[in-house]
Amino acid sequence: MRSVLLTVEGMSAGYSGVDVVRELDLTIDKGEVVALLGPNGAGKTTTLLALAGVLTPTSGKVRYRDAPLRGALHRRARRGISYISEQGSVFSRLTTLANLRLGPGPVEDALALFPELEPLLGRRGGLLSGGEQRMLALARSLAGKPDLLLVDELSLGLAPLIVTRLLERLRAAADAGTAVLIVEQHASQVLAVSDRGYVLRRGRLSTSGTGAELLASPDVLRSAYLGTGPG
Ligand SMILES: Nc1ncnc2c1ncn2[C@@H]1O[C@H](COP(=O)(O)OP(=O)(O)OP(=O)(O)O)[C@@H](O)[C@H]1O
Repeated sequence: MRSVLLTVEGMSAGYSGVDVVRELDLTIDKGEVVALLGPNGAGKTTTLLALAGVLTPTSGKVRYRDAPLRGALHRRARRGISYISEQGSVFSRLTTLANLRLGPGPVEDALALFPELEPLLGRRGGLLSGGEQRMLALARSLAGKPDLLLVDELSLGLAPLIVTRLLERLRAAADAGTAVLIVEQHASQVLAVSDRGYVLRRGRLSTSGTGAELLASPDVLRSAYLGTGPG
C-alpha cells in the first residue's frame, strides 16, 4: 500500500521577494527514489533548499508525515530529513573519520556502505577527490538511516562508474526504507534507478511520470537537459 511521506502543494519559493519556483505540487512515498530534473536555472536547487529548511517558501503547503514541515535544517534533521548540498557537505579541514563521527549514525555503518573510505580515514576532507567527497557525504548521511534524503547534483563532475556506484547505494537505501529526492543533470542515469520523476521548467512543473515513462520520452529528456521540447 502507498505510504505518502512528503506532500508539497502549491509551493512557491525564491530570493529577495522574487519567486523562482512557482506553485509546485509533488509527493514522495516512503522508500521511493524521485528525480527532480530540468535545465539550468529551472529551480531544482531552490526547491531542495525550501524543503530542507534553508529557504522559507513564500506560499503553499508542505506536509511531512501528516504534519506541517517547518523550521530550520537542524530541526528537520531531528525529524529524519537529511540534506546533501551541491557543494558537498564535507568539512574540508576535518579528516574523513572526523567527518563521519559528526554524522547521525555509527561510523562502522558508514564504512560498511562505502568500504572505499577505510584507507582514507586519516585524510582531510578537502584533499579527497570529488567522487570520494560525495561518497563521504552519502555514507555519513545514510548511516543515520534518514527517512527522507534530499540530494543535490550527486554526479557533478564525476566519472560515470562512480556515479553508478553512488546511485546503486541510493537505490539500496530506498529499498531499505529511505525516501530520496534527487536533483540531477545526468537524467538518464538517475531515471534508471528512480521510481518517478518530475521535470521543472522556468520554476514550474512541466512533466512528471514514472522513471520508465520519462526515460522512454526523448522530448522529456531534451526538455530536462536543454529546456526545449514540450511543456
Ligand atoms: N541566491 C540567489 N539569489 C538570487 N537568485 C538566485 C539565487 N540562487 C539562484 N537564483 C536564481 O534562481 C533561479 C533558479 O535557480 P536554481 O539554482 O534553483 O536552479 P537549478 O534548476 O538548480 O539550476 P542548475 O541546474 O543550474 O543548478 C535561477 O534563475 C537562479 O539564477
